Amino acid sequence: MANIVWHHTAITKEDRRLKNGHHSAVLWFTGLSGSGKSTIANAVSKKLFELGVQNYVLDGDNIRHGLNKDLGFSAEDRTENIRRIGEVAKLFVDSGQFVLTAFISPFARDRQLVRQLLANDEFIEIYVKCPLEECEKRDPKGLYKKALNGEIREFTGIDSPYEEPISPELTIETHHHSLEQCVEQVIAYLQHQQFIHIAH
Ligand SMILES: Nc1ncnc2c1ncn2[C@@H]1O[C@H](COP(=O)(O)OS(=O)(=O)O)[C@@H](OP(=O)(O)O)[C@H]1O
Ligand SMILES: Nc1ncnc2c1ncn2[C@@H]1O[C@H](COP(=O)(O)OP(=O)(O)O)[C@@H](O)[C@H]1O
Repeated sequence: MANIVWHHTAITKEDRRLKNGHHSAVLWFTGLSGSGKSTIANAVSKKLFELGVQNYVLDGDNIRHGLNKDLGFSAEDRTENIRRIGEVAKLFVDSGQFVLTAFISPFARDRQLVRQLLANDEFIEIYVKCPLEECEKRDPKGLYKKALNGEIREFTGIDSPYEEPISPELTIETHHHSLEQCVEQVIAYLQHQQFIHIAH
């Protein structure tokens, strides 16, 4: 970028991690609408909070009310949505926290671009897997009904594609496991990677 020089900060990411006593990374939840991204991200966030782990949730619906309120659901807008979220998520990682993102993020290339913004151990892709028929049955916001009636266009899974992750760090099957089991799967992963430490 012309005439703009990167300013180095007085306090580094490592300083912040050391003070917090844990790693920092993005927990990138991806999946169909109604698969369980928000529910799991918020439950994991609560659990981490209780464990004293600094974290914050970025949720599709909320971000689209503010930062990304100029964006719709065309392929181009979804790409720009994810690009901005990726940059924001990186700032949270720099601040020494875990950031939990709950966006459909249907395109593999967009998720890959976010992964490339971060170090290897800073991007944890979590595929929240649930069959489309089950998501349609849950329909927590009544959006599938509208999409199937033709009231909403370009709805993911109906008339807009979802590209499944090929090698995510974690796959969570929400039609087979309870919310508690799904949360435990994420926490166990973080512990196993030694990203967080739980005193017993
Ligand atoms: N056309 C269309 N397709 C998909 N989703 C739609 C659409 N219109 C509105 N919604 C609602 O917006 C939420 C998805 O926003 P995201 O920012 O996660 O989408 S994306 O990652 O840019 O594809 C999504 O939220 P979740 O159900 O939490 O996934 C929907 O509630
Ligand atoms: N194991 C599970 N994990 C998460 N959500 C589940 C699970 N089983 C059933 N559900 C239900 O599925 C719905 C998921 O909705 P939501 O979290 O808003 O999905 P998304 O953010 O992916 O659109 C909720 O009504 C939730 O209660």
